Amino acid sequence: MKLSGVELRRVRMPLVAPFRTSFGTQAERELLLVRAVTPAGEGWGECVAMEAPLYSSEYNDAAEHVLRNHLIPALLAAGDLTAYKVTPLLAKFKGHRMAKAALEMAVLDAELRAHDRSFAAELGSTRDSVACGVSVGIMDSIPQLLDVVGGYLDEGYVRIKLKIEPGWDVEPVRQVRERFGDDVLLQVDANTAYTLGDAPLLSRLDPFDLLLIEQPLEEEDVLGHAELAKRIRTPICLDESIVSARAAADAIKLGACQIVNIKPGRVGGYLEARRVHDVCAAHGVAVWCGGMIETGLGRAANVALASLPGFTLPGDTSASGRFYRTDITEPFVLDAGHLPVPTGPGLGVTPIPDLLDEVTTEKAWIGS
Ligand SMILES: O=C(O)CCC(=O)N[C@@H](C(=O)O)c1ccccc1
Repeated sequence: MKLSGVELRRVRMPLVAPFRTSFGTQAERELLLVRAVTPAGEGWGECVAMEAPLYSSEYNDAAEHVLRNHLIPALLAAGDLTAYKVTPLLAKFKGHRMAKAALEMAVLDAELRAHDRSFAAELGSTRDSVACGVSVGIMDSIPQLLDVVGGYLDEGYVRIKLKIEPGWDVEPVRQVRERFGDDVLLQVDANTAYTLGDAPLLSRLDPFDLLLIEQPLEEEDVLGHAELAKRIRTPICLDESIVSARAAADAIKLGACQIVNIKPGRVGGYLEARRVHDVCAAHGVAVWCGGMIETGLGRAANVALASLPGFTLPGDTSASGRFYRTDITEPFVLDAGHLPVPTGPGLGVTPIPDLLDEVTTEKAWIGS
């Protein structure tokens, strides 16, 4: 199919509560949406970059600039286009995986809608719903944390992920275990906040039977994670370090991780995300779907991805209401701790025009 043009939208959505991680606190989600227009119809993509390069080197202004000036022009010049051609066509441009992922997602959505085929069918889904975990930020106090965790358990979430950082790690985990018991599926996410020298501290998490500790060390310290894995019992899961299927294969071979968090934006798209899934499955490594506080568009695609067979751990595929009072699509609502896998063509959801316009801060059209 021919790409007629692409609309870029900057969107700002308030969060229901500030979300604090080891790299900062967010009170709203500012993101970039991509609408690919073709003669056969249109498709939507969501860029998961943040407003500032705090999680990764990407950020919204850079993503918009590289899309507008390099990535979209390359696809406009390509003539006949399919989603599977996007990554090869953009390979000459280094990095910018989240920007590339958003563009590929929009082209894939347009293509699948035109063929009346869902993301789930295309990716290889084997389930019609997925078990959902929830990510809990760093709180001002332990009592506040316990209230929030209790609320999510009451809502039915099947797994709790606690953000940790030096000074907020062992004690919050201990108190959650004491209050809610040993049966709650519990894991922690450090977002690179520790060093190998913290191994003795991190080994104090071992008695709490955590599912995993996510990305304790910095993104590029793969060998450090392999060394840490010899010093703590809690399984190590990597997030920021896994930027491709190749990176996953290398990290697994080096013993740097026993579990992988797959985020399509971080690895360059949903097609590469499936390759990461396949590589991990080939090594017997469990995966789960990470979240980047997506709107219902990215959430729909993530739930489809999370329904592949290797996704054996609950992901950060929470309900829309975890972060947003009003989503820009029909909201995803938890049902007995699960979300249904969208079955409609493409993403299976579309933005509700009035709601999207309310949160749009700027628009740009690139194309004929
Ligand atoms: O459930 C969600 O969508 C958020 C899950 C979550 O904690 N995401 C974190 C992370 O470090 O993984 C994050 C959010 C936004 C941006 C970067 C990272």
